[in-house]
Amino acid sequence: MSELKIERVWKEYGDQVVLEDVSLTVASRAFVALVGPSGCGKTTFLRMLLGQEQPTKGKILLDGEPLPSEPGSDRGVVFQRYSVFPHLTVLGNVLLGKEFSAARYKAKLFGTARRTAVEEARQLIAEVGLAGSETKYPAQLSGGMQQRLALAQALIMKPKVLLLDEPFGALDPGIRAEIHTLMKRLWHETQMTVVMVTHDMREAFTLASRVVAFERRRDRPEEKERYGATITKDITIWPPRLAGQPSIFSPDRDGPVASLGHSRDDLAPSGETL
Ligand SMILES: Nc1ncnc2c1ncn2[C@@H]1O[C@H](COP(=O)(O)OP(=O)(O)OP(=O)(O)O)[C@@H](O)[C@H]1O
Repeated sequence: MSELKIERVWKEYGDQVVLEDVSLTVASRAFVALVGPSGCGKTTFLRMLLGQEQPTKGKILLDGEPLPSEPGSDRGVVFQRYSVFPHLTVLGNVLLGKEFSAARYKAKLFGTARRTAVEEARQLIAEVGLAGSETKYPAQLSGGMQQRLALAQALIMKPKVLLLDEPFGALDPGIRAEIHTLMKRLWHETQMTVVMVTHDMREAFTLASRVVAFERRRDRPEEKERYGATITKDITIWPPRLAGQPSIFSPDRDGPVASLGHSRDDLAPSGETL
């Protein structure tokens, strides 16, 4: 389960109202794309889901419980850039979450625990297409490879919710298409709910099961500070896209069919609705 409930959330910075009265229920395993004009508060909204920002008013619940007031391993995040640590190798970056959760201050694993974590990290590195690059540093990777690494780094903690802030925005179109295929596969094969901010409508409609638009209803210059953005459109993709059920008939639309044969221990039972 990984249902998000956003109840009448407002976010203000001083006198500026950024978001007003936002309510949204995101079903477990949905893939929601957030779109809207620049500056309307999409990243602010995502940072509230991450726990980096608190709502001024309203509530955010994850599986019925108030969201912890700081980022935690139940929520993974990938930004457009700088998600990975430049001084760590590919393997070191992917292992980091495990090391921190085992020993918060030393961030080191030993013995069997380390061997198991290394094995898991290597498997994940291979799943995102980076096998052979384990000892490389991020500066030795292309932009697309760095974003694959950032995904692996977030996924090793098996987050309930994956938050993506324009993760593919800086990539060339060809590389973007490849990483879209990977993203669809990961969504089908894991249990996570995904919330992604994007400026690219095509990307939103390619990947998401639901597209939610934020906008200011009143945008006269003198009103800009006093009124925030809210949800103005909420579109469920039709025919519905369901996590764990890539379409056999149009794999390009819903994810690669090959993934059906894939085995991960967290592979979802099919049939959940969004
Ligand atoms: N920490 C902060 N303190 C004060 N104002 C902030 C803070 N963070 C964001 N804002 C303001 O909130 C508004 C919304 O910013 P946000 O980055 O969430 O928009 P966005 O929709 O993600 O924009 P873009 O699409 O350009 O990335 C902006 O006016 C920004 O200046």
